[in-house]
Amino acid sequence: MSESNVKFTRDEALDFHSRGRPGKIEIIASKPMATQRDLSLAYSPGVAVPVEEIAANPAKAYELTAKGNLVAVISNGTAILGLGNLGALASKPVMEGKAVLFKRFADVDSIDLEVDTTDAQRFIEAVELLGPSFGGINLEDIAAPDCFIIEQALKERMNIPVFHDDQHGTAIITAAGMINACFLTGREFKDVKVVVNGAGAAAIACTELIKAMGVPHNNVVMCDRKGPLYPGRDGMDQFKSAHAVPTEARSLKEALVGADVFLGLSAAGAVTPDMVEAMAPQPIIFAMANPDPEITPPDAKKARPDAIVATGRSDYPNQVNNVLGFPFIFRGALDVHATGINEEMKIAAAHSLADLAREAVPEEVAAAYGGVSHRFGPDYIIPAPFDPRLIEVVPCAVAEAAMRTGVAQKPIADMAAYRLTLRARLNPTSSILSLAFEAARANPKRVLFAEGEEENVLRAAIAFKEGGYGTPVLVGREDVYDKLAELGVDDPKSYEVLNSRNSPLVGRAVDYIYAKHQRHGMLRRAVERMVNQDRNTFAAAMLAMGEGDAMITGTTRPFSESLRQVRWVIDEDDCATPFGIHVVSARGRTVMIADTAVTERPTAEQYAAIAMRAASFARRVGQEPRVAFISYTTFGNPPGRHIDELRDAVKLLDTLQTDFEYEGEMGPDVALNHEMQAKYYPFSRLTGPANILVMPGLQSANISSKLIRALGGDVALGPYLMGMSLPVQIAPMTASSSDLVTLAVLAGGGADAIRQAPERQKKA
Ligand SMILES: NC(=O)C1=CN([C@@H]2O[C@H](COP(=O)(O)OP(=O)(O)OC[C@H]3O[C@@H](n4cnc5c(N)ncnc54)[C@H](OP(=O)(O)O)[C@@H]3O)[C@@H](O)[C@H]2O)C=CC1
Ligand SMILES: CC(=O)C(=O)O
Ligand SMILES: [Mg+2]
Repeated sequence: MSESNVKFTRDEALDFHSRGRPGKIEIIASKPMATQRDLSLAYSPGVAVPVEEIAANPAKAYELTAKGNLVAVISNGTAILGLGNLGALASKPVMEGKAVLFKRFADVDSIDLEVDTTDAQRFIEAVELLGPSFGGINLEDIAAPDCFIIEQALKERMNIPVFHDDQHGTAIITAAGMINACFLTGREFKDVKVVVNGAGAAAIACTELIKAMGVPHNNVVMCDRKGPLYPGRDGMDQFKSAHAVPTEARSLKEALVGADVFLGLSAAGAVTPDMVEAMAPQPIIFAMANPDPEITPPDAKKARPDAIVATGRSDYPNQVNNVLGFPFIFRGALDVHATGINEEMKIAAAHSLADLAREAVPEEVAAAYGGVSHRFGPDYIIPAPFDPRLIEVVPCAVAEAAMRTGVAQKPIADMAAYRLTLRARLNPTSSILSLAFEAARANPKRVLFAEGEEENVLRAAIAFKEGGYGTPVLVGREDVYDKLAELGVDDPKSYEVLNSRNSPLVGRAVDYIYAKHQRHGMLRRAVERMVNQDRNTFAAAMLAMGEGDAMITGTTRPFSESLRQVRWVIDEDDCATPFGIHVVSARGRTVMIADTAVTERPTAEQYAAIAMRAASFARRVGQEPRVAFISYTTFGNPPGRHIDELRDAVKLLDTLQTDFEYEGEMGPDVALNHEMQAKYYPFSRLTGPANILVMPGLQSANISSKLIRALGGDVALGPYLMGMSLPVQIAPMTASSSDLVTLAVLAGGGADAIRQAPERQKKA
């Protein structure tokens, strides 16, 4: 692996893949399988009914099975990334990876299939026979020229979209990037001189698409390992010959002299700095070989500071990688039951991506990249994969193009409504975590680990540091260094340790706390004792004094005790009592539940403040907040006690300038079911199912989140503490070191969120 800003070892990559359940994929039932009746319906005899329906009307398979949302990622492993032909089995990690990216970015269910043959005809037959199972086929990492033959044959034989992603996905993203790079450098497609290195699947498809979009045939010089393709050259098959153009150049180096654009779809290191030096002013250099590019951005920029440089990797600016395309393109195609993915759909996708990059970057994307200038320009010509707008924009463009060109079997009547359903597909849990981790890498923070002598805390601190998420500051005694060494750290002294027995900061910590409590009956000696003996007190004082950006604790004592100690030193935010959010998911739905941690029975003001802060948290992670105040009563039915505070919270929010939806009181069944709201409570102001459930008290909030986990749901996060004036996170005592890393990352990110929170101005 080349040097970049994301570092991991081979062991870490292997551990990631082998940890827990090996691999990256599992299958989860979407229907209950609990009772005899469930089994009778799901399997024999109930299953016979949909069988007969589908036999009579094959289109029913889309209604009665998973087919319509299921894409197979199929490879024979003959061109795995830029690693070459390593065989079907070795391609499985990449194919599993694509399958999970389908799910992560566009909620497309996907399964990898590795077909063990290099015989194109056998491969075609194997895939063709699988057609009934899937809504689409994503061919992957199949080398040219077989990939062209295979894709063409399968398109002719199958009535579902067949899409070789290395060809068309790459071409779409490349075209989008090129549109914007040309725009920024004042070029037009009809004038640019392009050199393409590589004459395989990706290179040929990219070339064909940019030609279809206006680059003249003779302006593109394509090179393979032997150099430029020109008429009469030996070693060209029909696919290469189609792109042979008259040229004097006999090497890549010669071809690049004066070229405007370089498209690298070949292999690592194929381009040297002196080659790009000879390119035209403001050259456009897309070095897209994976995992390592033809030339690294630092080398390219050193040789040509005026260049716009892109790679296929996520750890440099301008990631031109098909991950930006395939999930969203298939989403749009599946949703209209497209029979195929045609040129118009590809071009629409490319334009939608190019246009999106020119729009203002949303807060959560900016946060994911350190809050720094993600503004359209040479280092941002294409949206980042974490951009939550992609799921709305690209599928709509693709679906519309499919309808326009007559390949949509199920046209969408209401595009605005469709757009709303798209956003709801994004799983907030993964958004929260991926955004937070990206943000931490881009903007590393100093995080105080208050329990720096505990083994799992030390493991977390090591992972935090090595992951590049920030600097752990360990609060503990001298033997912390020995413990770090025992855990395999080569240079324990590179870790910062704050010892409350001998740190020169102790005096200031005592002054700080004493000043706060001296008029509340506290003696200085008592404060000294607390600072010396209690790590939460000392760590919180360090945080308050700016020795760290955030703090994490919680593994050695109950949540409430840790919180009490922290609150003794750190103030609450001026507009809220602290509260906890759990992010829970079950059956593909994710909701945030609050307050799961602090106040047993909030007042109306506290409920309103919880709703406002939870809404801002949801926005921060890319979700449009819809808050429901939950009760056993729905709008007064049945009548009961303890609902006045909830009603008053709604009334209070009505008097404030809020910018999110809220409603209540209502039962969770109503809150989570928008059809029910519309049918029985048409006056409800929620425009969709609630995604933030403000519970009627700590008990119900805490019990619900635990119950969801106990019943097989997933508690991805929680309690996430909000409402403190400084970022403190208190882990559950059962937290693993991975949980602690996540919380530390979130705590660090919380530092920026607290500083920027717009609702700090609006007091509830
Ligand atoms: N960023 C992205 O989204 C994507 C990037 N890629 C990358 O593109 C590359 C090619 O993939 P793909 O098209 O699927 O593979 P193919 O096997 O179909 O094609 C590989 C092509 O690269 C050429 N090549 C290899 N080494 C060199 C070199 N040193 N100089 C010139 N040409 C060379 C081969 O030349 P010859 O014909 O002479 O053998 C061949 O034409 C890979 O690195 C892959 O990771 C692919 C898809 C998406
Ligand atoms: C990104 C991709 O598909 C490849 O490198 O093959
Ligand atoms: Mg690929």
